[in-house]
Amino acid sequence: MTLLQLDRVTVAVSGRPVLRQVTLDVRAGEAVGLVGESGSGKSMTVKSVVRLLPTGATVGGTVRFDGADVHALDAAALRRMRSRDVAMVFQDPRAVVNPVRTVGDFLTEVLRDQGVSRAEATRRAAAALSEVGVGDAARRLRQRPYELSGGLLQRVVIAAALLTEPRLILADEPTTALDVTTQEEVVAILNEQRRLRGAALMFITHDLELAAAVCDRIAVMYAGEIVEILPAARLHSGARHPYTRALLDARPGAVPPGERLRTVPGVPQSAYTAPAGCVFADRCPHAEPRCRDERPVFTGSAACHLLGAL
Ligand SMILES: Nc1ncnc2c1ncn2[C@@H]1O[C@H](COP(=O)(O)OP(=O)(O)OP(=O)(O)O)[C@@H](O)[C@H]1O
Repeated sequence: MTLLQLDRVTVAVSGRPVLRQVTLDVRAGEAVGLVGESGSGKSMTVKSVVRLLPTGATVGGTVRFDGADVHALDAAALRRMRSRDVAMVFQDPRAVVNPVRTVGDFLTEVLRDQGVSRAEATRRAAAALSEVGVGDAARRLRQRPYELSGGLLQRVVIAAALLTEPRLILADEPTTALDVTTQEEVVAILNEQRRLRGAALMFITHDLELAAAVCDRIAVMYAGEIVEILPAARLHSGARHPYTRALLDARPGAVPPGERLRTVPGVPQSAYTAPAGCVFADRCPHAEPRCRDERPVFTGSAACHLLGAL
């Protein structure tokens, strides 16, 4: 069953395009990774799902969640969707958790808003902390954010995200602010717990290997467009778009030890500066004249004029 459906979603901020015709489906319980260089539109895509776009943004196309047109929801329905059906986990937990209130207040707030009693909300909050691997829950609930490490606090945010039993979790680089070993643990817990609950996941990351480990499918974004969508298991063998291949070549793991790391040649474009034809044409080693002039249609799994020829 399709849970989320983005159909030719276009976003412009102050008249400048930032997303161009983004089409993507997420099935119930499915994990979809969004990868691509900085500024490619990953966060904007996720924000368009919950209408958290910057002031002055204009939106085209449709976003449907469980069949309902998100951009046509009234304020009450939008609030319900954001507080129950969709949960968000962002990069920096300290930007999300109120620094002067206790962890317990933070965790029980949404449940209390839904009419759950204080005792029951506290019991569920403690259980959620245990599920994400936070021991001594009773003490943690009384603590304030500054008393917890970044990794522990991000687990608290994940516990909060799971508490309302959402059907979709939007995770925007949830571990970038953490050290490497903590990153792996936190992503593993997020993924394990959301799978247990059957929640779908949109997972933004710069780390292709991590995306492949966590997700069922991967959508590759460049300059405000999705240029390729492929099953995570086929990320290496099945990548067909020159940009996906360039990203794979630029992974630290793709370079033998001692050799210089590779980058994707050229300068990243934004949707605003990209050529009229293929957004990647200026950096593509295979580009032909028509690539600069004619926009490739997304066919099968990728948008590229040269797929058959490469
Ligand atoms: N508040 C904003 N107002 C105007 N433009 C914005 C705003 N936020 C982002 N943009 C622009 O939208 C485009 C897409 O940004 P977005 O944050 O979605 O990229 P991203 O792929 O998530 O990047 P990163 O990996 O750095 O988070 C960029 O060109 C960016 O400059």
